[in-house]
Amino acid sequence: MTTSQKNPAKTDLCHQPGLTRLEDALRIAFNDVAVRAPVIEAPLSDCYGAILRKDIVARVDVPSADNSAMDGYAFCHADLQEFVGASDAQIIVGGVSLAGHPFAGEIPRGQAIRIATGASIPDGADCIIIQENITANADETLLTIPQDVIAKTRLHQHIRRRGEDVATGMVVLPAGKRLRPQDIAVAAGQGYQSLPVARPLSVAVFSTGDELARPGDPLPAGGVYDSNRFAMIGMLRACGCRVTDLGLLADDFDVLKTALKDAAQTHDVILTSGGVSVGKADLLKPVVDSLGEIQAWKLAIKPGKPLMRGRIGDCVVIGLPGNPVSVMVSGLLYAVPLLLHMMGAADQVCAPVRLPATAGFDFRRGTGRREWLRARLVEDDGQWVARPYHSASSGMLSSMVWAEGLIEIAEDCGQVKKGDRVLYLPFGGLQAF
Ligand SMILES: Nc1nc2c(c(=O)[nH]1)N[C@H]1C(S)=C(S)[C@@H](COP(=O)(O)OP(=O)(O)OC[C@H]3O[C@@H](n4cnc5c(N)ncnc54)[C@H](O)[C@@H]3O)O[C@H]1N2
Ligand code: MOO
Repeated sequence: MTTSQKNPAKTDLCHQPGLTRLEDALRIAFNDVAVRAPVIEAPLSDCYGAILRKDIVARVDVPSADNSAMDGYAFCHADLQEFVGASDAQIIVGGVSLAGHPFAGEIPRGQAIRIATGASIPDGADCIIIQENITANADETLLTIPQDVIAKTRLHQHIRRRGEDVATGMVVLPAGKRLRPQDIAVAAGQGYQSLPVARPLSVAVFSTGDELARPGDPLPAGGVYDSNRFAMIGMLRACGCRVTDLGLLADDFDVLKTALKDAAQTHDVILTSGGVSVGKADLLKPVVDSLGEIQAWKLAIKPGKPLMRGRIGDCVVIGLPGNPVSVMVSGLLYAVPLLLHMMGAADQVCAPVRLPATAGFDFRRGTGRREWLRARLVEDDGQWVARPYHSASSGMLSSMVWAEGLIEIAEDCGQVKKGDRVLYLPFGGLQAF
């Protein structure tokens, strides 16, 4: 019995019988498919976009000592109060503290220390006045400070306290995070030279379909250039996988069987486009069935319904439907989250960003599948309004070029009216752009 049979999809009035809801399909897939990618220790410069696999604990306080947030002069706040009076204060400069060259010793009583941004606060000093609010003589040995500036100076003003950014021992980066420039920077700020990340998954990619031609080859009458492979390769690279491009395969059982069998031996995942529906030439399912097992087929999603998942030995096979928009939408919302999961990403990293927006359109449809319309968000009279492309056809790749995100329509929603609240998924929140 396969796991998908052990975990039958819920059937309710909100989606079509025989089709699995996206959440259920992903939950089942996350259960079926273990975290796969081994942990490697990679130099920081190779970690952008990688999945962190262990908590990273702070080794040092940041800042490592109290330091100045501004260029100016350091004072002892209590000493400054002694200059409160009728006329401007005259205060001697008793030394200098620069970043990397701290003032040695304690601030002399009643005096100031010239201080640069990032320089350590001298012992006994506890506030900074910025240089713009002070007049210094030519050789910067004597300061004139207006009374109103003294009156306004607060204890600890412009002082960054030791450990206020990062305190030793705290988790600065949790395991499961997808590493962005700021994450790598914080690790560098802790003195780490390398991080424990997931080894990129190796993914073999190919397109199927006798009507397809390679870009660069002549296009036969009624033919179609293979665009899906390039969408898949781009999404895979953007989510941190290592891709083997196996090109185009004919709609032929033996050709497909040989190619899948070989690829399964040397890859973590095989990602394909086309040949997963119910037509005569839709051979991917029988081929995977003959080499391993089919674990999922048909989701309650539009576009992308005939998506298939199976396995050949330890290799996960994801068959995306051939329509060019279906390849991208089901790739972004099912394949990419599963691949990130296999590299150890936390569940919230795998989930798309969903933003509330105002519908700028009227729409009617049959219920049962969750649907995504290619869309843009525009600001209109102070509101973020989501506008869909003029066609919902899953064959029109130009809609993906026009769009900057997707409008999500829930399974049970049969009508959207202008002004309704809808969910908008910006492409930037889908982990594969
Ligand atoms: N009787 C039914 N027919 C179809 C159903 C169904 O449930 N019952 N589902 C439809 C849906 S939804 C989709 S999506 C497609 C998916 O079918 P396949 O995965 O088998 O895809 P193909 O038939 O091979 O191709 C569909 C379409 O996309 C074009 N294509 C395919 N590969 C590429 C490529 N690499 N680059 C560019 N374009 C590609 C292909 O020429 C077809 O036009 O099935 C529906 N049918
Ligand atoms: O689900 Mo198909 O992917 O609607 O075109």
